[in-house]
Amino acid sequence: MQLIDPVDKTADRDLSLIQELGLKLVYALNTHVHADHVTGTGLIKRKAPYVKSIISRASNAKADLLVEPGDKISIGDLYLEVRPTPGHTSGCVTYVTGDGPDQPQPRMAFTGDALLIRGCGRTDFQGGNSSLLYKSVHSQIFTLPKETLVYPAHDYKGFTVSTVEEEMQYNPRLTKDEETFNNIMENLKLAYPKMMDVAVPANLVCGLQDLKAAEDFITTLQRYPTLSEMDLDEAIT
Ligand SMILES: N[C@@H](CCC(=O)N[C@@H](CSS)C(=O)NCC(=O)O)C(=O)O
Ligand SMILES: [Fe+2]
Repeated sequence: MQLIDPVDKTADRDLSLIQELGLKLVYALNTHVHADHVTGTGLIKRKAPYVKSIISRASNAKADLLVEPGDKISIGDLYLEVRPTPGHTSGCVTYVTGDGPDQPQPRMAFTGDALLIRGCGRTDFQGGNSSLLYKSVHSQIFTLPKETLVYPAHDYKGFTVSTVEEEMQYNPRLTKDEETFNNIMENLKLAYPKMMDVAVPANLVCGLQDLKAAEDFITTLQRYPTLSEMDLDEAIT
């Protein structure tokens, strides 16, 4: 089995449940470099070293496996397809369960923060770009079968699942034309996530998986106190 976007605070809970169910965790996948929490991937790998971490190559983060658009991540007879959905961050991907008679139906799309339920990820940091996000969602998610279940990384109202059809019909941002969407995104005026300066450096090494790399990032962070407003790649070169 695999975990998508595990969180550090629930790593023990998740591992206990997996053990209770008699399952074997194979992959811990991240949809992107999260800004609001530290991924559970590093803690999971310390307790279960056989688990492989996965993130997109485009994220510029470290992991055991760096996936690219179109890759298929196999788990037994099943697979997850990697769809590029940049715009919230430059390396965001959506993992979609495979097509075909042996694959679970309806398909499931794990959209990270690209597509949220009746919302979408912000586009004001980490390589965010609202035009790109609009195109990503329309070309990579809204083209999936309409009954596809949408599982986002967050919901701030307690919902857990939607469908492609529901979001195509009711999403208050993504049903608009691109110009209106860009305008909405430019005027969100959201506060920076509280954990951002801790979470981004930790998540660039998949949750402190590589302690030396984590220390390097923290040193970089101290040298650049306004790192959250800068392009991280620029800061560390
Ligand atoms: N208040 C929260 C962070 C809220 C936030 O910025 N959420 C992100 C997803 S996590 S990177 C987002 O894209 N929100 C979109 C929206 O419309 O709310 C905290 O401090 O952690
Ligand atoms: Fe995010």
